[in-house]
Amino acid sequence: MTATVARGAAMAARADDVWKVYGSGEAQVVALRGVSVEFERARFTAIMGPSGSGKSTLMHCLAGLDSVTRGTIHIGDMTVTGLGDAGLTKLRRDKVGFIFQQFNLLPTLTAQENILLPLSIAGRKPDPDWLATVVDTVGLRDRLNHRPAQLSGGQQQRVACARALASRPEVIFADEPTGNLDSRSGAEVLNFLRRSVAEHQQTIVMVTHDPVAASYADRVVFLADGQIVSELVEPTPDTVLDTMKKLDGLTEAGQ
Ligand SMILES: Nc1ncnc2c1ncn2[C@@H]1O[C@H](COP(=O)(O)OP(=O)(O)OP(=O)(O)O)[C@@H](O)[C@H]1O
Repeated sequence: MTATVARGAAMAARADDVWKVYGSGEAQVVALRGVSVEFERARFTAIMGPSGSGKSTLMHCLAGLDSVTRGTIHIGDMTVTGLGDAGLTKLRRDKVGFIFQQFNLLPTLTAQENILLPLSIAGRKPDPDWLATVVDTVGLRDRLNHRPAQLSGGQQQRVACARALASRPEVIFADEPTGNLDSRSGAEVLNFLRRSVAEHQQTIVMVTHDPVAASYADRVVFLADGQIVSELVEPTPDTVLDTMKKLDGLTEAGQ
């Protein structure tokens, strides 16, 4: 199955017939088997699927963190496939933002310094108006001088969200961003991600195992055994859960 959106819509990211094979001989694992998927600008897409179905591999290939064995990746108007080290560094610096399950903040830096770090590394000056908007949207104004250890998990993840948004990247990739948070902090982070899509036209691609987290997205793409097997638009926790159950049934029947 090929997951597509309306023709002519502006694409923030695209995979065309992407294959990813790890290892060789008996140790060979085919993690992605001809995945074609498009991510429209200013939309929030969740990627779901059983453990080992290829979610992280797909996200890493899209973000230029891992190379593809075959096929093509685009981020905006940039062809990721075939980029050398310098091109990949530029892509990661200018076009993509990341949010990880473990927050990945630098412990010795304040919240503000963490938020500004990718821009400082890129030698770019922050846009003060945009930065103020981001800081206010994530509700961190009174925490900017705190270090990560002085912040709750939810606050640390909001710093990580602000860091990803600060450079206004083409796409933010979020890998289980609520995996380490209680449901209330998780909801805060998800609401914030939603607002960044609705109010600031950010594009977000999020890997999650959680049907409630996925229901914050505009669309859910389901992977099983390295292939896209289903898709939902305007998901609810119930429709996501139903689709997961059906896919579990199919996967078990196929084994
Ligand atoms: N570096 C690697 N070397 C070899 N095999 C790998 C490597 N990374 C992933 N794999 C394999 O590729 C397949 C897909 O892995 P991937 O991590 O993308 O799945 P996932 O859907 O993200 O799983 P999970 O939900 O458990 O995080 C798995 O069979 C995994 O063991």
